[in-house]
Amino acid sequence: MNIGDKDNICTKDMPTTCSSAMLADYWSPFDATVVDLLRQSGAGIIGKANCDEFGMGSLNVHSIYGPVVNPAFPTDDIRSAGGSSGGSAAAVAAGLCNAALGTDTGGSVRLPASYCGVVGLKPSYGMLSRWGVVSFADSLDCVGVLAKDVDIAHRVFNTLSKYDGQDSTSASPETREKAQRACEEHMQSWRSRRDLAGLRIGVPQEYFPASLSPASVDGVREMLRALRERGATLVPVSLPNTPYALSAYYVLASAEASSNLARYDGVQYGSYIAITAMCLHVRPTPHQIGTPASTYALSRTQGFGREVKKRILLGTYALSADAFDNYFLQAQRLRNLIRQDFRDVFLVPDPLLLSHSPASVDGVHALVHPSAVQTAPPLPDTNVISEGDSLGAYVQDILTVPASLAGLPAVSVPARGKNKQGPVGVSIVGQWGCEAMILEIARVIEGSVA
Ligand SMILES: NC(=O)C[C@H](N)C(=O)O
Repeated sequence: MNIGDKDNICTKDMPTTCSSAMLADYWSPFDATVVDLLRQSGAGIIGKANCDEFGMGSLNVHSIYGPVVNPAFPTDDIRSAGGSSGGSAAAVAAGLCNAALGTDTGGSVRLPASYCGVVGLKPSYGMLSRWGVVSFADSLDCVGVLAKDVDIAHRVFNTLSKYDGQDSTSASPETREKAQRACEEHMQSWRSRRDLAGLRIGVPQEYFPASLSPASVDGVREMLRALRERGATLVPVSLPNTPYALSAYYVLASAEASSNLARYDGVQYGSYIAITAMCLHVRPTPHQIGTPASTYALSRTQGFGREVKKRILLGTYALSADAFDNYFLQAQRLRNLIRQDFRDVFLVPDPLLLSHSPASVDGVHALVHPSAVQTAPPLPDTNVISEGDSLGAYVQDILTVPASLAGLPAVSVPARGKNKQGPVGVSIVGQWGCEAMILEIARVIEGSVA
């Protein structure tokens, strides 16, 4: 199988630049565990895919290589491929590969999948190894899979879903087993039949904001109809803390990014000379080299792009003594409430808790909601990205960040309807470790709408 690799997942035979001037000349001495597992399975890594710098962005416009154009649209209608794994989604949509690796911190696999009309799986947090994946926000980062169809996504996931002792956040074999048992027990009620009778699907009311485009509403409606026709029971549910998820995400992700990216000083990490030569087209003068502090300042000023620098500043502030209680701690509290919202509606118990009484009989096996509030927007002019564009980009993640904060698996599947606005994705979210369940539902939906 031919597989593309996002440019923040290390390969020893190709550069890993994170689409950043800071790592423009970086070649890893080793393969990431996920790349290694793919190669061992006989897959060929066909190349590295463009992305937003260090995974920060929703439109794949923040990259030293320029933006990614969405191949699902005609050439006279230039649209964003979504971000940050836009290159991976576009490569699959354009038929360059059967699948591609991406990373998803707050929606970076599901959003581009939705915009480009491909399948995008963000596994449970800790399910796929992150050894050799360049860190953005460690408590949220997941390796994900973009694929032509659900079956390929599932096969790639099965190849990669292994405990890795080199990654301290990799879920233990015991936790995996516990989750698998709970999930299979619940699937038995409906999987043995050809239809989905017995499956309870939650439709969360908070995932239908006023800003939802008519195309997205139609896409979800179509999927829900397909599920009902197959015998599933649709249950309206509420996840009341959803409206706070986006703010909590951007505080936490930026705080972790500011800490993670502190290592790029142009001396130990990141190449000062390469950055200077690339950006200024000159060799640095002895004066520029100056003190260690001026070396760090020059490297970081020139090596990072605008969006990354913005997040470092925001995150550093959120972690400062003045702001810590009001921003960082509050965001952590919200994250706990958001996690609890999901626990309250799922029938499958949370395997990460020692004891957890799952939702009563009116709970649900999985949730279905639109992946994005709109279809792929026109590509903004990267030379004149305004603050408004930047906030607009953050809002693209509004429906994907809750599952990220809760560490839950979610898969975005294309809804039918080659409408003029382009592809629409619909997401299925399950309890931690229930990838098999959400992929099984996705397969049925895919079959129904094909
Ligand atoms: N990395 C991600 O999941 C993308 C998210 N839009 C962000 O900029 O943080």
